[in-house]
Amino acid sequence: MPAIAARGLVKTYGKQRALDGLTIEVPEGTVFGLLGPNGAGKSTTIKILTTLTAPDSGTAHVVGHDVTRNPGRVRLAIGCVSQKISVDPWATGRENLVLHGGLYGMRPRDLRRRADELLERFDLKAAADRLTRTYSGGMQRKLDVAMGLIHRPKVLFLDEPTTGLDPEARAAMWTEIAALSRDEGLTILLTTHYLEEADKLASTLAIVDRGRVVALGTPEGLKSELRGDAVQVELAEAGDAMRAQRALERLTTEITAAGRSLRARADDGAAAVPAVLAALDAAGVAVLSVTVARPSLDDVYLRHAGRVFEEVAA
Ligand SMILES: Nc1ncnc2c1ncn2[C@@H]1O[C@H](COP(=O)(O)OP(=O)(O)OP(=O)(O)O)[C@@H](O)[C@H]1O
Repeated sequence: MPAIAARGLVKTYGKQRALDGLTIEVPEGTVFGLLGPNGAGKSTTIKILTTLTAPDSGTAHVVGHDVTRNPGRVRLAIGCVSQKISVDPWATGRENLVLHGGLYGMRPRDLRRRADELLERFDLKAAADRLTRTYSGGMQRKLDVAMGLIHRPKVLFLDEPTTGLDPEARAAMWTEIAALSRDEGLTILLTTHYLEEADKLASTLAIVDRGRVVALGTPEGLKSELRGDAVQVELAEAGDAMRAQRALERLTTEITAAGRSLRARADDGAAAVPAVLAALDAAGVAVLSVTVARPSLDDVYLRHAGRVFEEVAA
C-alpha cells in the first residue's frame, strides 16, 4: 500500500483551476518531491492531503485513510510543516514542542522525552530554553520541523521547507531531511521551487504545471530521458532571436528562445560550439556567451511544460 495515493484531484477557486486532475503515488519510506513554479498547485495538493480543504473531485488516501471520509485518522498519522513558520516567538523552543504535542493528547512524560529527543536531533538543545524570537531563521525552521514530528507521524508534509533560508541553513536542512527518511523510514512529501533541492532530496519527482503532473520519475531518470547536451546562447540583442533560431536549425534541435536567451540541444555540445558561433556570425548575430551543460531538471521542465522554469517562477 502506498503511503500517499491521490487520483484525479480537481480543485477550483472561482474561475481558477488550481488542480486539474493531479495524480500521484508515494511509496512508504521515500522522499517525493512536487516541483513547480508559483501557482502550479503544489500547496493546494498539500492542503487536500492534510485535510485542510476538500477536492471538488478525485480521491486521496494517506496511509490507507480517505482524507475526506476519515480526516481524523489522517491527521494523527501525518505531520505538517507549512510554508510560513508557525513557531510561537514568545515561547521557548521546548515550550513550543510541548504545546504542540499537547494538541495531540500526548502524555506529559512521553512528551517531555520526545521533546528532548527532537531538540537533540535538531541540534537545538543549547537554545531549548530561549524564546524562539531570538532564534535564527534556520533554527526556527528546524524547530518547525521538530514540531511536525512530535507525535511520531508516519508521513511528513513539508511545504517549501527551505524558502527564505540562506544557503548554509538550506544545506543543513537538506541534510536533516535526508536523514529523517534514511534513519527513520519516514515518508516525506515536499514541495519546492528549487530544482537543486528536488534533485538532491527526492527519490521520485513529479513536475507540476497548471494543476497537473507533467513529468514523473527519479531526478536522474528524468534527466537521462533527454538526449545530448543543453546549449545555451546569450545574444547581445533580443531582436536577433528569430534570426539566431533560424541559423541554428541545422546544427541543433529543440530550439527555444526567451528574451535574449536561446536554448537548444546538441548530441555533443562541446563539439557543436564552434559551428554554433560560426553560424551565428554568418547570420550577423552578435553573441555574448555560449555555454554547454549536461541536461538539468530545468531542461526536463522545459521539455515537459514547454517553458523555462526560472521565467515561470519569476
Ligand atoms: N484560497 C484560494 N483562493 C483563490 N485562489 C487560490 C486559493 N488558493 C490557491 N489559489 C490559486 O490556485 C492556484 C494554485 O495555487 P497553489 O498555492 O496551490 O500553487 P503553488 O504551486 O503552491 O504555488 P506557490 O509555490 O506560490 O505556493 C493559483 O493560481 C492560486 O492563485
